[in-house]
Amino acid sequence: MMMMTDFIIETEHLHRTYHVGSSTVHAVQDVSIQVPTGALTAVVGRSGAGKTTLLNLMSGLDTPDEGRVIFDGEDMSTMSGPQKLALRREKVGFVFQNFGLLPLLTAQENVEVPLRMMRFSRSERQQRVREALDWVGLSKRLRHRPYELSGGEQQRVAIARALVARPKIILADEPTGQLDSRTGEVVLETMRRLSETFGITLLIVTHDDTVMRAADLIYELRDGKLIDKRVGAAQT
Ligand SMILES: Nc1ncnc2c1ncn2[C@@H]1O[C@H](COP(=O)(O)OP(=O)(O)OP(=O)(O)O)[C@@H](O)[C@H]1O
Repeated sequence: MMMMTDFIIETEHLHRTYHVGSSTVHAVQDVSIQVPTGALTAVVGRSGAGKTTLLNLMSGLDTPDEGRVIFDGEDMSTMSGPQKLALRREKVGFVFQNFGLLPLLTAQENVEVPLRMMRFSRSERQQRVREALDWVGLSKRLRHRPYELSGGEQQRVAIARALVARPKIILADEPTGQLDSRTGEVVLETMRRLSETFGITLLIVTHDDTVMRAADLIYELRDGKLIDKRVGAAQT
């Protein structure tokens, strides 16, 4: 039987070291964090602090040298590559700083990609894609390609793509990093609203004060180490 948990992801004493030539970088050192289900958790820290490395370890895209990740009650260290891939497809939506849309595909086709990988039927794909673009306020932009959309619109397409398969968690790496502050606020507000509507947990790696102000919980990294855990302004 699977354990019920209040934390969708827990990391236990994670270490990840890179060796490049003769130098060694301790990108993540002894990091233990808990990501509460349904909340917005932010991971902050200067450039090079290890945020992206930690995010990749949590989604199973990268493997720790030591420690383990418990994802939705399952120990990822016991999972094979294909099992981790299946877990990502079913349970994780990704949002990136540079949007990560396929340039030749329309908004509609970009949002459809995860559903194709999960082998949804054509009619179900069409319905879900329209619904997801509607959630982010882009039902009038179905046939636009990324270069025909503003930065904020592109990120909203990316959010629709992350949400379309109804994941349990969205992992976002600097989702507002390329946007001006007002557009960033709109994108963040869209993510928050959808996470509340669908009960999706948000984990956001960021430098952005707006995200930090909206967070329920903030973890701060420095030089690969966890130096602070604090309750965010959303909870005070
Ligand atoms: N594939 C890699 N090979 C070698 N070193 C790496 C690799 N990826 C990251 N590093 C190093 O690990 C450290 C942490 O990098 P990481 O990208 O996790 O930081 P970050 O906090 O996400 O930074 P930023 O905010 O600039 O994206 C850095 O010193 C980086 O140079």
